Amino acid sequence: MSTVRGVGVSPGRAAGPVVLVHDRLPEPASGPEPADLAVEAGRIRPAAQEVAAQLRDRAERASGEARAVLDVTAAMATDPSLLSAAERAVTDRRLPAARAVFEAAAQFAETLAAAGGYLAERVRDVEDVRDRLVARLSGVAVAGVPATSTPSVLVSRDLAPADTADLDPKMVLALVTEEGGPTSHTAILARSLGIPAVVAARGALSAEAAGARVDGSAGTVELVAEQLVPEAATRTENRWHGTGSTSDGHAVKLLANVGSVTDATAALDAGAEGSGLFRTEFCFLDATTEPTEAQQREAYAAVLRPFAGKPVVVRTLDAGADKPLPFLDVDAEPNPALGVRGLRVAFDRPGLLDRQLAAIVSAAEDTGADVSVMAPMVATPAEAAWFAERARAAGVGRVGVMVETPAAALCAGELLSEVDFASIGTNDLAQYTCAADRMIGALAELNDPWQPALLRLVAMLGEASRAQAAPVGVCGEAASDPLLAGVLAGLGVASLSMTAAALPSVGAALAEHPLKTWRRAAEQAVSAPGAAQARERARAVLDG
Ligand SMILES: C=C(OP(=O)(O)O)C(=O)O
Ligand SMILES: [Mg+2]
Repeated sequence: MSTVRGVGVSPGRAAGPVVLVHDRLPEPASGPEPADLAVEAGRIRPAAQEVAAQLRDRAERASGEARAVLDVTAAMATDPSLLSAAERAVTDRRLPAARAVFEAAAQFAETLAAAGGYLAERVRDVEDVRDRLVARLSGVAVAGVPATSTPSVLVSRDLAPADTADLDPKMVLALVTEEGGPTSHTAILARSLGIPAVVAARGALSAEAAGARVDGSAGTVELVAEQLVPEAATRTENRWHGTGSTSDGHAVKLLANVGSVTDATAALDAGAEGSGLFRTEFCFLDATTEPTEAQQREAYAAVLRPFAGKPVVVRTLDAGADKPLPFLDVDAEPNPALGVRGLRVAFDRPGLLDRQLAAIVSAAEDTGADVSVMAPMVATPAEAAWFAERARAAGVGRVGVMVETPAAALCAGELLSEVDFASIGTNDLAQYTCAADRMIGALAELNDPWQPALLRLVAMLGEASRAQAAPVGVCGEAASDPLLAGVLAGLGVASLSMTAAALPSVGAALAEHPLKTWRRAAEQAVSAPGAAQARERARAVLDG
């Protein structure tokens, strides 16, 4: 017997026989050169349409988060920039269509990976679309989850979100992946399906076990040589009626994080009350020169338009050496996470910030969305004041800052006296609190948002929010964990913004308990010795 540790992303214990999920088609060959390049390039769009239609068809038969994820994957299959890049690879580089798609997707995935955080975790979605397209263009079947006749524990390197969305919770007792992070679609879907899951469980595949006991709360997987009798976790049904509140009516706005029109549509379809984070840098990841004010106005208006009458928090460009925007010409740095990034980029380029603020104000007027604007990576109250002055001069009505550095959290009161609101970016706040690069899988546990040190900083912000009567929200991926979302509310957070797919399960979980129970769960979590224990203690309070 051996025990593998990973990160528990969907709570519950289950045991049963192991089914290994084998991955990936082999890389398509770069030859032979197609006889007719135009005909070969012309095969790509119809294949993409078929893949998208299949995914949409599955989306229609699914519900809730599974539906939202399948819709996003379907949209990705027909992404115009991906398809044009693949067509160009056929016509310019004389590659067969399957190889061209493979290479175009690799480039797309590289851009997302370089952007880091939530975007980097979308890489698996791109690879899934790539595999489906390559399989169709090569006339072979897509690899995936094998059909099983006994309820089993699935163990895989990583699982495509579209495959996860299709899992039958009656047949899948638990899910274990060697890769993947707590914010991947796979994790989000496992939570929504109520399937206990552990990600980043290195060594789970190579153990070649016949049975496994999985603890999705503690993040452990016990691998054994014998096939175990299936034991399922008890599950709760998701019920959410569209307005975020605890069971005793304490309102917590449930919002979606967006970066594109597709995200905006998915957000509203999933019932978001607005957006707590519009990542504007996503509009310009490929731009080689600074987009003009008019171009920015148009790009922002397209994302804001579906939110007419609803609140949207627009974040100014969050770029730096780890999230490169080619037009910014930021120097390479030895330690990009600690470098010139976020608002710091604007200190030397105030004109860049002013042009963006003007474009955001115009886009808000064009669309009727109720827009607030916040700055990323603020460290001091003086930086907050500098930003607030420029934003107000540009005509922004509500100005905020992100709290992503421990320095900002420690000066929460002073920070909030400069601005109207703050939004906690738990993805970065976690990495800076534990000094653990969020891009490094081996440090996933230190980046677990259940780390009590991180929760203590959130508690300080909750107190400052009450004292200053200025709302504090969370827009990091911590908000998408249904149990943690309630704990954050218990710590005094007024809004939670997350990936759209997580909204139904977060909404349902929040509404299961009154605020005083969430407060007790939060007290227990904050005083725990580690992340796993914080999660267990909070769960124990709720289980009564
Ligand atoms: C929301 C956040 O910003 P990003 O993930 O874009 O860095 C965060 O750091 O939590
Ligand atoms: Mg951040």
